[in-house]
Amino acid sequence: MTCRDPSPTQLMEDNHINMQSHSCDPDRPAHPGIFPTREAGKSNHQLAGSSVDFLVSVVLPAGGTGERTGLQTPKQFCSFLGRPLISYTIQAFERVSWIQSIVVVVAKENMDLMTDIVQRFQHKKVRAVPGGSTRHRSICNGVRALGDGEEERPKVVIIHDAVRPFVDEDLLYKIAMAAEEQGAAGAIRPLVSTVIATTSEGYLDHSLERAKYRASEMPQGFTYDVICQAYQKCSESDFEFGTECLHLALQYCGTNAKLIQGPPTLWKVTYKRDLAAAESIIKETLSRSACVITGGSEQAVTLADALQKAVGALDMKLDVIPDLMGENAGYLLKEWNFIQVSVNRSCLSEVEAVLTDLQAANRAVLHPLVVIWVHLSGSDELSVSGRGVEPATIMDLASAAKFRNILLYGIQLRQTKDAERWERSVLRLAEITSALIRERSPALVGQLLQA
Ligand SMILES: Nc1ccn([C@@H]2O[C@H](COP(=O)(O)OP(=O)(O)OP(=O)(O)O)[C@@H](O)[C@H]2O)c(=O)n1
Ligand SMILES: O=C(CO)[C@H](O)[C@H](O)COP(=O)(O)O
Repeated sequence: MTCRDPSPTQLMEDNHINMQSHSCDPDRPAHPGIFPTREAGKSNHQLAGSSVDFLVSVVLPAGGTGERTGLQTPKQFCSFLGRPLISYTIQAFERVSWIQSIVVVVAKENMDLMTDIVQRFQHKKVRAVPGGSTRHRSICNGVRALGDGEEERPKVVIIHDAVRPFVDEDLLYKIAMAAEEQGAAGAIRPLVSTVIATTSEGYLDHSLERAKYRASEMPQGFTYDVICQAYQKCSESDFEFGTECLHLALQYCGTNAKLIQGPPTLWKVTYKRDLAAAESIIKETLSRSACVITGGSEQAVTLADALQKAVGALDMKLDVIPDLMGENAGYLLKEWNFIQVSVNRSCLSEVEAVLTDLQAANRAVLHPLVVIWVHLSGSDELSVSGRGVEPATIMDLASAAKFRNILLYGIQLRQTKDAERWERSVLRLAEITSALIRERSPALVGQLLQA
């Protein structure tokens, strides 16, 4: 185990992950815990026509060192778009209205870091408690803490590894309901490889019939009484070497867990490559849509419509609106990406107004927002740079916005009556726009690109 005592900022920053392209899994949740947080609720919450009328709390074990990643920073504190993995997992639970509280179990030396994360990302339902030397010891500490607090004891406890950030409400609901009814429930996945037993000399002893077995994943749910009893009765050997809470419930409480097949996105971040895959999923989820603001001008609307068609082919959805007033102000709360089209205007006042609105809406706490200023200049203008915006002006504006976690980029294109040229420009605009939104590169912030 690596010994470390880094500062919170070091932990958040010393693990920049080099992104390459990763294949996208079609079976992903709509949003990996990136919705705005709802207020904590207690009971009888509606979900898809059903209700949870008992108290549910969550334990997120996050006390490990992540040795298998080979990194200094424990994987739960590795940063994605400036935010640690643990915060994504917390948010996946926090946004579920029928979950009353979340206990995050962290190693003693990371308690300050965890407090810092809770404050910085404005988590509301969370409390941190110190972990133990093994995963079972950490989970046990978390479960005990649920009985210590001032809040009412939950009927059901959901346990979920802090390093599995992509869990959706539908599965949590199924696990909670089955746990309440059955005493224990857990998510499973089909095995991807056959499991074999080896002899002590390293030869094949026997192999298991793959179709009969499943991989046990998380989340798992238990009634509070079952999980407490399981940890009270289990042996030192279970605490030291055990890897399966469902097994403890069966062995020490006679409770047969109900098993529920979950989506492939339940996978656990274990190796370094899993961190890159997680970042890719997060970025992909944030770049599915954008909102184009036209200012109502006819040329801007024509360009926005053409852009809409072109990015549609690149698998991105665009909504076109004249401004962010009235009902359209709702976009400030739901969208992560904004494209402001300015026609024949060599000043940045329109995009400045968008930045001001976004700042007022306080949307960039969890993720960086992308704002792209598209400057459509007249065909008679000899040189865009000659009469257009000074590169330094947009760079200054972008630098100020970056402090507020808003990434501002600029793209210029020129109107032309040559249909073929125009089509090529729009296509380039679509490609640049989509690349900027997908990559969210801090290095390109403030650049004025040409389409
Ligand atoms: N003493 C421990 C060990 C693990 N965990 C948590 O249990 C989850 C799943 O464990 P694993 O993937 O094995 O994490 P690590 O133990 O950190 O990884 P490694 O085995 O590679 O060191 C992680 O969220 C981890 O932080 C914990 O709370 N306390
Ligand atoms: O899947 C699980 C439980 O069924 C756990 O996530 C898994 O056992 C964790 O094990 P390890 O800490 O060794 O990776």
